[in-house]
Amino acid sequence: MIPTHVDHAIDPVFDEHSRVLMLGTMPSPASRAAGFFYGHPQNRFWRVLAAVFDEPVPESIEDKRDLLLRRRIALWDVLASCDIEGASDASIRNAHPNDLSRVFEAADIQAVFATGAKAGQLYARFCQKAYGVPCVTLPSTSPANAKARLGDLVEAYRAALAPYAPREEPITLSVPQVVALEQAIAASGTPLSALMRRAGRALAKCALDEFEARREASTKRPVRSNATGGNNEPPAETAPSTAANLPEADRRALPHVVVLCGSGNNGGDGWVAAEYLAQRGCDVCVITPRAPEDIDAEPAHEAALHAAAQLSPASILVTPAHRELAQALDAADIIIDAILGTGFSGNTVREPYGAWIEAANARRAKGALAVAADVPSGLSAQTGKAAEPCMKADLTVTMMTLKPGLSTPYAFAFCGDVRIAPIAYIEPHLPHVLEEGGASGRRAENSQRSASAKAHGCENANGHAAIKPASPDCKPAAAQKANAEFIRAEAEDDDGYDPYSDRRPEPEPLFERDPWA
Ligand SMILES: NC(=O)C1=CN([C@@H]2O[C@H](COP(=O)(O)OP(=O)(O)OC[C@H]3O[C@@H](n4cnc5c(N)ncnc54)[C@H](OP(=O)(O)O)[C@@H]3O)[C@@H](O)[C@H]2O)[C@@H](O)CC1
Ligand SMILES: [K+]
Repeated sequence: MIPTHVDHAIDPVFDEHSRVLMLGTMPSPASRAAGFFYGHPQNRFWRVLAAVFDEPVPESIEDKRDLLLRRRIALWDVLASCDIEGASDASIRNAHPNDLSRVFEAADIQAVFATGAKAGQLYARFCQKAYGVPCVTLPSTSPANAKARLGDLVEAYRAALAPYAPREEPITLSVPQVVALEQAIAASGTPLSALMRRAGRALAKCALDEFEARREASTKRPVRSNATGGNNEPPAETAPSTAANLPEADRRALPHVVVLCGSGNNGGDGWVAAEYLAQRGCDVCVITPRAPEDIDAEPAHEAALHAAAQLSPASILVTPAHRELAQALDAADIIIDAILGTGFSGNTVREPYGAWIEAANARRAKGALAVAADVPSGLSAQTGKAAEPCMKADLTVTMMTLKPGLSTPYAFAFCGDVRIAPIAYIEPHLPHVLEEGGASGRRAENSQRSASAKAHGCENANGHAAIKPASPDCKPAAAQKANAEFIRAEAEDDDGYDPYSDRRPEPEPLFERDPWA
């Protein structure tokens, strides 16, 4: 092959919060064509980073930039220009380095990692003396490095990056602040439709992971996390499969999922989740009050149309009759509740959603895993007040930040565990959003909340505090006044139940109504 002279033409990714710099040699022809780093579909770089941080594989360049900035990773290459044959690092001649001082002067870079041996050698030759930070060479994620298995790459990258991962306390924003945050993110160039895709994909991934973790715990043996992920390899998201083309044994291993979608944007999260789960080979049924083309809310309308084009028409039930709904739910291993989110208000949930929630709660009581999108339907994300009826979830995947209603006393009976899906790099927007919104979104408040959760061992694998039952000292003073319902609840609750244990708070009717509301 004849060498080509190549000038680096992709902008580095970094900002003042970056803590780690990752460097390759020079973008390959596929990356140059894609206009971003590690653009060859067989290159495992993005799959490895997603697995390291336990999040869905980023789809777009914008998703990739967001992941890097959010995780404090600066990304560039050692070389500004060189002569190279295709993507062969061994053929590099006439090499000239990039001016990395752009990154070192803007950010407090604490570690440099080369994504392959050649990049490490070039850094040592051209850069190490100038910048004074030594470089650790990681195995290449290129398909040319075929001997490195995906699982081994993930381990190596995890060990390298984990010490530098940001460990910030989860933050609570009021619902108006969350809306302001979404708008600020949109104004800075990430459309709401992109946020919704990330939200739905994170929701689906959390639901599948939780299902597999519970199944594994119950069978005490490892279960394949998806149809293509055997040999302890993390799931290969870039190789979607459908249930139809899987061997019988794999089809049996995949959960049947019912996704309940409302007609607002919470429903949009559900449509994206349904599409993701179907791509992963799950049997998916979407319950919706309207056909995708009749959904008015944006970006939910766009998300529903996109998902419906990937799903079989038979898997979409529009305002099903009660019996049809019950039949669909009877088959569900996982129920995704994407009926109502932060837009919900009121003391009662109107039909058909009320009937859907009751049917879903009944199915959950028989063993299905219920996962709520953003907030359980019927629970006020702002006040934590539960309407009649209210969805009871085993896990709530809430987008970007906590909302006040998720941490109120008794909300846990509806939310289950709460996990934050970090779907956007929110730090640059927080000062503005917090300034606008008064005291309800202070990080200090959250430090206390999170410290309490951590003290009880509730921190999840992402370093986020999984919110468990509030401690008794969280009772608002007003609630101390005598109240028959409250006294009965306290008396009946005095049965040795430890709210920080894994035991479910039985009998649940105690928590049907929030006595503080
Ligand atoms: N914005 C974005 O880009 C992003 C948003 N995201 C997601 O969007 C969610 C917020 O979406 P949203 O604002 O559309 O509100 P949402 O929770 O779907 O509720 C509206 C629906 O509720 C209904 N409804 C209300 N009260 C009711 C009652 N009592 N009983 C029955 N129904 C009632 C109301 O019905 P209507 O009044 O129109 O008849 C309407 O249909 C948020 O939680 C997050 O999940 C993320 O993906 C990130 C990107
Ligand atoms: K919901």
